[in-house]
Amino acid sequence: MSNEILTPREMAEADRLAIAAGPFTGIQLMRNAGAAVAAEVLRRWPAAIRVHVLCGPGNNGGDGYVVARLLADAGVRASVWAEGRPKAGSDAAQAAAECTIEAQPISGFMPERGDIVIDALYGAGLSKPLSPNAVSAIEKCRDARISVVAVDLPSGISGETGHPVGKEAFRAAVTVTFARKKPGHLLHPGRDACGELVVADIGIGADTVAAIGSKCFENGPALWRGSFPTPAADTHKYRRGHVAVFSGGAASTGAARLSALAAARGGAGAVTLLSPGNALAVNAVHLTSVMLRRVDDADDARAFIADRKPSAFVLGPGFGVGEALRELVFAILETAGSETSLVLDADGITSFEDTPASLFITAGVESAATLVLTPHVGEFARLFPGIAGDDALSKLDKARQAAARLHGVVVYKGPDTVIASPDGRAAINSNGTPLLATAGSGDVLSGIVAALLAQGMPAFEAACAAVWMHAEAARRFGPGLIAEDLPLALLPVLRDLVAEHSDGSGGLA
Ligand SMILES: NC(=O)C1=CN([C@@H]2O[C@H](COP(=O)(O)OP(=O)(O)OC[C@H]3O[C@@H](n4cnc5c(N)ncnc54)[C@H](OP(=O)(O)O)[C@@H]3O)[C@@H](O)[C@H]2O)[C@@H](O)CC1
Ligand SMILES: Nc1ncnc2c1ncn2[C@@H]1O[C@H](COP(=O)(O)OP(=O)(O)O)[C@@H](O)[C@H]1O
Ligand SMILES: [K+]
Repeated sequence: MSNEILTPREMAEADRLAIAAGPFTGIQLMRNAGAAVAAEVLRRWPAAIRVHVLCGPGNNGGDGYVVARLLADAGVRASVWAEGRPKAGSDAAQAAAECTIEAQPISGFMPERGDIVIDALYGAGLSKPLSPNAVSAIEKCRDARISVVAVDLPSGISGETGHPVGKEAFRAAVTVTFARKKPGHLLHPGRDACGELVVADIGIGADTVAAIGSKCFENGPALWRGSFPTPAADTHKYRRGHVAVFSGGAASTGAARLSALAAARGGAGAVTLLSPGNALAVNAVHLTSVMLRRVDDADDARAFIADRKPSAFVLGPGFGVGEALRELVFAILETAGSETSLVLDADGITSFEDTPASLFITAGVESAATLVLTPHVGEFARLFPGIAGDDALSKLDKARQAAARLHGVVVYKGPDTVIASPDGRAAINSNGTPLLATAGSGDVLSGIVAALLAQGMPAFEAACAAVWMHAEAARRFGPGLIAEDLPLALLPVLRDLVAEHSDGSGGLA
């Protein structure tokens, strides 16, 4: 697999292992890295006349010296502006020695419109806010609207968290990183700062990366295609999975219906909307293939579970916050059985704001139904205030810690949704689109997750697949999308996934 995400520390370890295993030495890996960046520059700007290379004191700067040398060899007017000098005897010092362009102090750097700038100041080793000279270089690039190519990472951005380490960071048109993506390339605001992201192979093999044992992945079909459900020829509707969605009261039923419809489009064989008596009529008017049953309280829910044995539940969208919801959660977790799953969303999350431990303890019981929580940033902070408020943690770390505490899968939503499992695995989603920022789209997501769970997909994979399909559907539908469109917009996405599953062509990335 090439979808592993490595933290900067893991990447440094991969560098070390690769150098130990050979055939490349450190300076050769650095030359490969610099060559990849230079090739990208020449491919994109074949007529580039003047390129400024900003070189820091570490290996990132080392890559920069290689780029400058190769561009000059290709006939480009390349100049080098250095902040600090590489340590004597280091690979970067050797790269600098091989570059015959005289390095000038970065304070004199003054780009002009049309120039290209290579940012090789700091990458994985960024350890403090950028110096005033580096900040001034950023401002000069911004003022002259320079196209910046970042080496490994835009300087100023943490590869671990995607946050700026100080106040300023470069904004690149293109970032060329090496071997594998880092969290900071996919987590905001790092993702925006990177511009287009290119991952270059510099000779660090898949075996070396595998030896690192990263449990973090970029989300995509490669991660879950092996467990994506397809109906067997002799299946029947209940064997395909039965999803039950709880509706709110008469004035707030739409969210649950959106979720129910998404569960049906997501492949559940049967979907039942569980409605309080006061909303039965309004729900009945709007439902056709989705079944309807009256459920007013936890006793009714237990009777429904005993009677119909649904395989997955959605609780929270439009339901209303409070004790009634909490009682339903306990009824499901305690009586539906460990083969079933509960997707807890929206009000389902907020209802535990004052008593999160009661949810965590109940979810941790071995016989409990599997729990998948789908918070947006506000809901996340309500349930996990300590984790949410720890600015040193990345979104990835936050989701992982929350999943461990919850004993369930956490889908921490947003433009860079992170899916985390209590077993430590995590995925960062990268096909999100702001078109999804429309009321009700989260309700649709919870229905898709439930559909995949009901069809027997393991919880982490189901959550990852649902997040990817949801975003893919929105992208393919395009502008004008509202939540009602999403269930139908899943069709082309599903068609491709199923075709790929049956012919094994691996057509989707
Ligand atoms: N290893 C390999 O084989 C390969 C590695 N590769 C390349 O190596 C890069 C990682 O290199 P790296 O570890 O040397 O870190 P790098 O980002 O250059 O910075 C470290 C230096 O900067 C300094 N410093 C940090 N922040 C600062 C600040 N704000 N202001 C001022 N100074 C600051 C820091 O000082 P210190 O923290 O020690 O005080 C230290 O001196 C990686 O991104 C990739 O491009 C590729 O060539 C492929 C092969
Ligand atoms: N800017 C964005 N880019 C990508 N995805 C987004 C963006 N804003 C929201 N989303 C996605 O849209 C969905 C919104 O869910 P949620 O906030 O629960 O909305 P609602 O409660 O209205 O259904 C989530 O899947 C979230 O990841
Ligand atoms: K950089």
